Amino acid sequence: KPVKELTENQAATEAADLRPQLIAWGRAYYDADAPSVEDDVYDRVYARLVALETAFPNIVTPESPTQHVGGTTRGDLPKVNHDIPMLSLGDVFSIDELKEFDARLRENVDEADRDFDYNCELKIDGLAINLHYENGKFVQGSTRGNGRIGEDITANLETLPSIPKVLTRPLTIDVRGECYMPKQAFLDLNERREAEGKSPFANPRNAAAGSLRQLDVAVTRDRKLATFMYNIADYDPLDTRTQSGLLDELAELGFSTNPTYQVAHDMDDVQAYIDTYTGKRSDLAYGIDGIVIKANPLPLQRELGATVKVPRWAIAYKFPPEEVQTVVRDIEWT
Ligand SMILES: NC(=O)c1c(N)nc(OC2CCCC2)nc1O[C@@H]1CCC[C@@H]1O
Repeated sequence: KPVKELTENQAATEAADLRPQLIAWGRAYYDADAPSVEDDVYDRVYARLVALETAFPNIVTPESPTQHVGGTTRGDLPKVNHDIPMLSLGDVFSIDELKEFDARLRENVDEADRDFDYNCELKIDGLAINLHYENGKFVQGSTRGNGRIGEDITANLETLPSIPKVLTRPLTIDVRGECYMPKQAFLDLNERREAEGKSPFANPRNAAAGSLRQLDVAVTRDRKLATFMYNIADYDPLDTRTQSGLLDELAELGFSTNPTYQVAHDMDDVQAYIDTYTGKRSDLAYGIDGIVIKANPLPLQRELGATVKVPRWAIAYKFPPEEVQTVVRDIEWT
């Protein structure tokens, strides 16, 4: 039933049913790198809980998954504190919802800044990482974890050719992005695992997570992991003042960035970008599960800030999950 037709009691009851399910699913997703449900099922149930709690704020409980950035860390790897939290993203599942996001966001921006551009980026289906540099030298790498505390995977990340050891400028910065396993590397790995009598990874994201969160660095080294970096914890040390310019500057510093980003002046441009990459999705060498649109001016991002777990200035438009079938279809079953 639509949320607005519910009484607060009905909403509270439905929300109380959804929370334990999401918590159980969330734990499987983050701790075992083996989700027990497809992402889109988790995302839809989570979106329903958010809708119920948004309509009836009194029903929110402290342990509700909406009050915590998903994910806990794994016992054996050392912990790393993220001074500036690593956020996740709000999700929408239709162009209409995307347009609602755009309209609401522009209402919350001062008249003078209201006609800002978006930057459109592919949503890489990998594992979010943080790379810490001191005076331009790579000193620590970590997973997002629950957003505030992640795991130290420095030694693992040092084996990735795409991660610069030394930057082109002696900056002290925290750069964030996605570590992913290319589709072909995923298929080859699963064929090898089946030949060795091991269980295959369900999808490239689980394979990347399982390959990265390793105590044995040699395992990571031969897994052909790659990265696309897309964010910085504090942009003051850089020259650029836009998201699109940030991606250019990260590339100049030596990072691997995804070249498909595009500035959009309005939602028609965003729709065109979504249509283009919905068509190209199965041809890409890496998995994507949607599109991310972000307010392009960095000062506006800072001004809008974030809620407990997601930025107000960005949203993820999620594709329906056809990717998994494509990858499975390509595997030789003979
Ligand atoms: N997966 C991605 O390709 C991606 C992206 N292109 N851009 C962002 O922007 C961040 C910046 C602040 C909050 C979201 N996040 C991404 O993925 C996030 C990381 C953690 C959860 C999402 O997967």
